[in-house]
Amino acid sequence: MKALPTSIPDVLILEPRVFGDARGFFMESFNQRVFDELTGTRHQFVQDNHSRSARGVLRGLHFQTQQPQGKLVRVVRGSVFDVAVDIRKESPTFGQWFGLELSEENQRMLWVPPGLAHGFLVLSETAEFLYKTTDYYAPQHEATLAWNDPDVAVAWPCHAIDMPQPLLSAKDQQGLALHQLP
Ligand SMILES: Cc1cn([C@H]2C[C@H](O)[C@@H](COP(=O)(O)OP(=O)(O)O[C@H]3O[C@H](C)C(=O)[C@H](O)[C@H]3O)O2)c(=O)[nH]c1=O
Repeated sequence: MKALPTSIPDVLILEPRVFGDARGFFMESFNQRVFDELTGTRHQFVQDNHSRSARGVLRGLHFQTQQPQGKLVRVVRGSVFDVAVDIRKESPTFGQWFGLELSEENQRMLWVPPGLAHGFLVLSETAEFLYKTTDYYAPQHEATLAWNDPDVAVAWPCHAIDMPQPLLSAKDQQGLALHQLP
C-alpha cells in the first residue's frame, strides 16, 4: 500500500497493492501495521460502515463536534467524488477542502483524520461506500457543514450527475455555514 499527500497535510490518499490473476483480484483493504506506518498515527478503528446510494446522492458534509471520527473510506461498487474539509480552527488549512474520485476501478482510499468534515457525491448509477471510523457514532454530537457553503466552495462535479441539484437528506439540506460552526 502507498500513501499520497494531499493539499491538507494529514489527509492521505491510500493506494492498496492489488494482486490480479485469472480468477480476479486480491488486496489487503486494511492492515493496522501498514496503516500506522503510512499515517504516522496509532488510531484504532471501532466501527465499520456501509452505505449504498444512487447517482446524484450527496451525503455530507458530516462531522461530530465531540467524539470526532477519523474515517478510512473506499468504494467497492461504482464511483463517488469524495471530499474532506478542514474545519479545525487552529489548522493552517482551515476552511480548505480536498476531493478526489474513489471508485471500484481505482481502488483508492482516503484517510480523513478526526476533526474534519466528510462527504461524497455519487457519480455512478449506484455506489457502495465502505468506511472504518476511529470513534463510535454519536448522533447527539453530529453536525453538517453545508455542501455548497460559498466560503469553502467545494467544486462538486455536478455536471457529471445530469440533474440540477444533488439529492440530500433533510438533515443535510439544513447544513451550517463554515462561519456558524461551533
Ligand atoms: C452514520 C451512522 C448512521 N446511523 C443511522 C442513523 C440514521 O437512522 C441512518 C442514516 O444515517 P445518515 O443519514 O446520517 O447516514 P449518512 O448520511 O450516510 O451519514 C454518513 O455520511 C457521511 C458520508 C459521513 O462521513 C458520516 O460517516 C456519516 O454521517 O443510519 C447509524 O446507526 N450509525 C452510523 O454510524
